[in-house]
Amino acid sequence: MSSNIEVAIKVRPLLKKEKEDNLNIQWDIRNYVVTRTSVQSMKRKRSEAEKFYFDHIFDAENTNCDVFERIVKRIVSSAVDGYNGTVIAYGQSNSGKTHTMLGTANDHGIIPQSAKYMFDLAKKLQDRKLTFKVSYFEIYNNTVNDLIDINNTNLKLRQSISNLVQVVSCKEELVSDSKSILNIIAKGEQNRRVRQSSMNNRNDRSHTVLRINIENKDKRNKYHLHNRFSQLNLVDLAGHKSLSNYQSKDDCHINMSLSMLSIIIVQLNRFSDTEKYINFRESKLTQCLLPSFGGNAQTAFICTVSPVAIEETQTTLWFAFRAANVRNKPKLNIILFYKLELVTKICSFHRFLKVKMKRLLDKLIQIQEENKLTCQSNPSNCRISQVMKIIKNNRSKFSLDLIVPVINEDDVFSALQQFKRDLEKLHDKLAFLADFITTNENILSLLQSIENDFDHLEPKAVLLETFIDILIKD
Ligand SMILES: Nc1ncnc2c1ncn2[C@@H]1O[C@H](COP(=O)(O)OP(=O)(O)OP(=O)(O)O)[C@@H](O)[C@H]1O
Repeated sequence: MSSNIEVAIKVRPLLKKEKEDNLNIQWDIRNYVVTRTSVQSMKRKRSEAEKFYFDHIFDAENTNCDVFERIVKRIVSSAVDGYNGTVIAYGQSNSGKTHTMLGTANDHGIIPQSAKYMFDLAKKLQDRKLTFKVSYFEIYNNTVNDLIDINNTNLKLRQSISNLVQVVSCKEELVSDSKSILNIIAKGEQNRRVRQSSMNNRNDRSHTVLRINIENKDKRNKYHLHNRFSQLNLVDLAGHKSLSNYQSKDDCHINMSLSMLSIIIVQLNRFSDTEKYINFRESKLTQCLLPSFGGNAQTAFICTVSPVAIEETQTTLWFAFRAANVRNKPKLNIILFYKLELVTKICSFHRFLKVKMKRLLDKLIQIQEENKLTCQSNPSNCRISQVMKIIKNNRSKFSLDLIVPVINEDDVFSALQQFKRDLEKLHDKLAFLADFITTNENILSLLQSIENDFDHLEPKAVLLETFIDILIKD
């Protein structure tokens, strides 16, 4: 399964000051098109650079709820199901990113709506136990700082075996309702302000990432086979500053990390899968969000624009246009540990069955050959019949109905042949499984069916083993 990164344009309404200053609206929004409206541009030949097509455009009349329903809800729902998800607010300074992510009392943002929806979903999933752990951090001057623990700064990034990028030692809080997530954000924002006032020249602009690690366990499954682990990132990027508005070194860092993001989007567009070499490590922002671009996450950019800005809005629209062409490959994240544990168990059981089956069949064939004549002349002397007698006299001990009601020699053979066929099918599935074990794809349904076979064959194997022992001893 592969899907394009979802991109939405969100145009904010004019601010009070902008209305008072009688600023001109520079962009016309109609259906799926954003077009330059300024007089200047009308005089020039309208070029493609001034006309942008998008699948999702939200105008000043739309609310955060509209954005959530159309773009974000699906990503949150998939994250709860076990797919990684990322939602990023991108745009110039003052274009409405924070308004989109956090919102107001009357227009709840993407974060509070996602948090509420996540717990609503969790309540409905009776068979599953969901655990949510939240971290909140910022990327400031290309360093990663914890926003929950104010003393935890300059954190390292590490790629995990499941290709997620972890922020080493970043504090994580276990949460059981949406209110706790909002409290974490409030605390984080307060810490950000404290850091700001304690550092000379630090401005309030940093990229913030709310990361929710979701563990989704199957309450009924003894092998934890259906456990999944996913990560949902809700990102509020710092705004791009035009060169003329540079105020400090911080602005330079912000622009550098945003430029890296743009470069990566361009590279992902330009190169084919085989040619692709993209250096995500150049900036902490791109490194941290690595699986979200061209990786295994479902990703959406909400690109916020101001209707009165020309150059900045155009930059954002170009970015959005390129991002919309990047393809990701979302896939289900089954927890590797449980998966390997189960496969090891099944494989060793399979080896055990194969050895036992071979011994049993060889012995039966040998006995059958040796006794052919004896059996024909005197059936009661037949070795297999003798063994059958022993087994029948110990019916309760062997719980014979587990194989088939064994009455005579033919039944033993047909039961064994059936068992052999079942075993061969299991063998095929195991070989198939070996191919998939490294790729993690389609593995869930295969493991489910193997687990069923496993449960089905295990008691039969125990019984057959007893049967073999009697045959061999005799
Ligand atoms: N949809 C909207 N409806 C009403 N007001 C909005 C809307 N979007 C943004 N605003 C207002 O626009 C101003 C700028 O918004 P916001 O702070 O979210 O921008 P930003 O892109 O996060 O800026 P920065 O990058 O500087 O942090 C705020 O006063 C906000 O209340």
